[in-house]
Amino acid sequence: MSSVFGKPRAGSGQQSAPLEVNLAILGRRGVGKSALTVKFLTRRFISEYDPNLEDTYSSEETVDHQPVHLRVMDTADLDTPRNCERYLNWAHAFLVVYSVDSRQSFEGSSSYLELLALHEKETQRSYPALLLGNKLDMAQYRSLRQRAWPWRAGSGACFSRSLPAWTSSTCSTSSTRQYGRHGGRWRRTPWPGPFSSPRRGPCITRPHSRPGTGWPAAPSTHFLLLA
Ligand SMILES: Nc1nc2c(ncn2[C@@H]2O[C@H](COP(=O)(O)OP(=O)(O)OP(=O)(O)O)[C@@H](O)[C@H]2O)c(=O)[nH]1
Repeated sequence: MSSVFGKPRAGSGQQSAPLEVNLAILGRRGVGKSALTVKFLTRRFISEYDPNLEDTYSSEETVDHQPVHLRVMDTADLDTPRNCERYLNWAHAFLVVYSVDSRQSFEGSSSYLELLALHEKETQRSYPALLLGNKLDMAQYRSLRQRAWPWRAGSGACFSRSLPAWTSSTCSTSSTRQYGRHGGRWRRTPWPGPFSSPRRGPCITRPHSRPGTGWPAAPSTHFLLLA
């Protein structure tokens, strides 16, 4: 028996057995969760798909030379988290998405982050989570006030857990930026970041694990990049 992102998994004694990782993509309607999922699966931006479909997709990936069986749940909540147990009890990690051209979607992401914080409290576990601002190609439609969000948010509930945050564009390939925490303050670091790869598949790093659990010391030590 060994642990996969902190959850016990049987029969993983063999070196070749892939890690199994369940990732739930959360966020308000229209932020681009389905587009991100489709792009991750097909490596392309596809504008026509069923946006209301909530489904789970599988992908075999190689991360740090290790096979990973990744399952991605593209959730379809309305404007607030609903029937959350379906993904809370299933996922090992969470990607909370907002759209950089929608202040409402950014503010809505805090309800998901609060939900995850409550979930961690109730289960006495910590879960890797990442906040991702999508539609970076629409950044010109931000208001001046909106441009200050990532820094404003640094002192707010959204980032109270040292949550790693990224911005991306699903429909272009070159505009991904990392908002990393440096010396207790948030600042933008340019892409390519430390986890860049030509293919931009999911990058999962585990620099610090709690001894014996395979679980990270802090949520910010896990990064998953799908865009
Ligand atoms: N400009 C731009 N449009 C995007 C991007 N990503 C997604 N979209 C568009 O945004 C719209 C909503 O995308 P979806 O992927 O359906 O969003 P969703 O979060 O899955 O929405 P629900 O399924 O309703 O929860 C679609 O018209 C997409 O084509 C992006 O990076 N840039």
